[in-house]
Amino acid sequence: MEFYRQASEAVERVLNKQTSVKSYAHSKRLLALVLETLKYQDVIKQLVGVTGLLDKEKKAIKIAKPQGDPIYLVMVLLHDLLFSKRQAIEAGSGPIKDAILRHKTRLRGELTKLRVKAGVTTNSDLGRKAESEGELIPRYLRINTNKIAFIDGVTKLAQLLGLREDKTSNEQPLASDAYRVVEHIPSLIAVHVRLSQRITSSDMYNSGEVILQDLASCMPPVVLLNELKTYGKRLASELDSQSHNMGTVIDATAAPGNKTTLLSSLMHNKGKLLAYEHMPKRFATLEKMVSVAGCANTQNVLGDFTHCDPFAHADVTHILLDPSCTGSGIVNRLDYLTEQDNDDREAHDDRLSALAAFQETIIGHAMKFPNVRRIVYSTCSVHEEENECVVMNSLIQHPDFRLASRDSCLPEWPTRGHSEPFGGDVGLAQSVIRCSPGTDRTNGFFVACFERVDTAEGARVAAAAPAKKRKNKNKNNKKKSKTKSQNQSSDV
Ligand SMILES: C[S@@+](CC[C@H](N)C(=O)[O-])C[C@H]1O[C@@H](n2cnc3c(N)ncnc32)[C@H](O)[C@@H]1O
Repeated sequence: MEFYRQASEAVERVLNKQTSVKSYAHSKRLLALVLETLKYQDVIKQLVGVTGLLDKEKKAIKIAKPQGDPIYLVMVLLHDLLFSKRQAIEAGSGPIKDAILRHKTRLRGELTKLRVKAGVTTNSDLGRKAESEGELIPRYLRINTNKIAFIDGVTKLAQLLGLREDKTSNEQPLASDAYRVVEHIPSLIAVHVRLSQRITSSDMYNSGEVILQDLASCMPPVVLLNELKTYGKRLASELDSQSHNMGTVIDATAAPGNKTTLLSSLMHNKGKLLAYEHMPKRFATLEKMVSVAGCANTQNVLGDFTHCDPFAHADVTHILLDPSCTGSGIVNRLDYLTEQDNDDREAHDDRLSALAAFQETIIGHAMKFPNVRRIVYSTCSVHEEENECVVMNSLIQHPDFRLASRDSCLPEWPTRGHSEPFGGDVGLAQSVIRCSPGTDRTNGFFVACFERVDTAEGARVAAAAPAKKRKNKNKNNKKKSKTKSQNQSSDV
């Protein structure tokens, strides 16, 4: 039982954010049990609740005297009884093991009921991933208007999968026979995550008519091309880039190409879109995606965006920057648990600093383009260091740019930035977008939009900047002194 005691202690400490899985699970076997228990924690807790196990076995638990909260020992034991390959608690005895075995039949019966209710056939489908994705975060898919008109695409998909339209708001759970048109983002619909496989094996997916793309990931292109709003009930054909005096658009960090292909379709496949990617393998993926999505207005460039000469691109007016980041906003990644490791705190801070320094560098480079009017910066990170702090430092270093106001950055989106890194300036915080997996039914994400200010205003900001600059100086210098570590980053 000692093994289970160690595992339960690790689960308890990880869930209470006192440690990371990595630092506590000393062996591979222990690590596997802890991670698997965490994965199934929601189902296990449901089973404990529905069987009333803790109440019914109070006496046995008292005798066992577990060190921490007994629920954690019960959780790891239940994991092995119900979800391990052998579906058995390992050798050894103890009052809690005996107590659980007394409820074995009922537990298995309730587990079957949960599987039926969730419409899945195996226990592994009931893991935390399926639970949180299916019930909290739907699968978002974009009708690619480069290939098919939105209405035609939705009708075709609905027929293909036998879906009805659900007109309730995005906060409501979505049934597996329904789709919902997503507010805020043009051509985006949400379906139940269980439909993913049917979608990815369909002709519509393989031909590029539908693209799987998270809600948050669609935001940067929409904000960048705010002038070309196509959302609401307006038809895409009413608008075109010429009437907005729009020049070349750059996607500076493009692979695998989700945002590039959305930019292309928001531009109605017209004008000029340059997509940079510096990693050859990822560039190949980008090329494939752009080709399948039918982006006729897109030119892919294999190379480092920060090495291109801004003055050779006087036609560029809009730049999208979605650089490498920690990826801490991506849900369903068990490795987020390892980020709470106190022993690793220094490495974590170094990594954050290095990424933030690179993020500021790439923003600074984009700001050198002589005619750029709008620059959107985004990350799939929830860390202020990669988000508001990077934006604030960039504003201080480049007073000829300011944050575009909330009016042009998805104003209806409710979750906005943190004001503290902006020195308490609520206006600045309101200008930027945050997405929170818990409340917004999408991955953790951040979007900010810079716009060029006129020279006179830029000069005024520059004069006011030094005080703020001093405040951020230490942090800034620390970042600059670190080496870049993009290989430790998330490029999704
Ligand atoms: C977060 S991912 C971009 C995801 C992409 N925007 C999408 O939505 O599909 C960042 C990408 O930028 C690339 N990258 C990082 N630094 C770069 C640079 N200096 N120049 C060009 N590409 C870069 C990475 O290799 C990676 O493929």
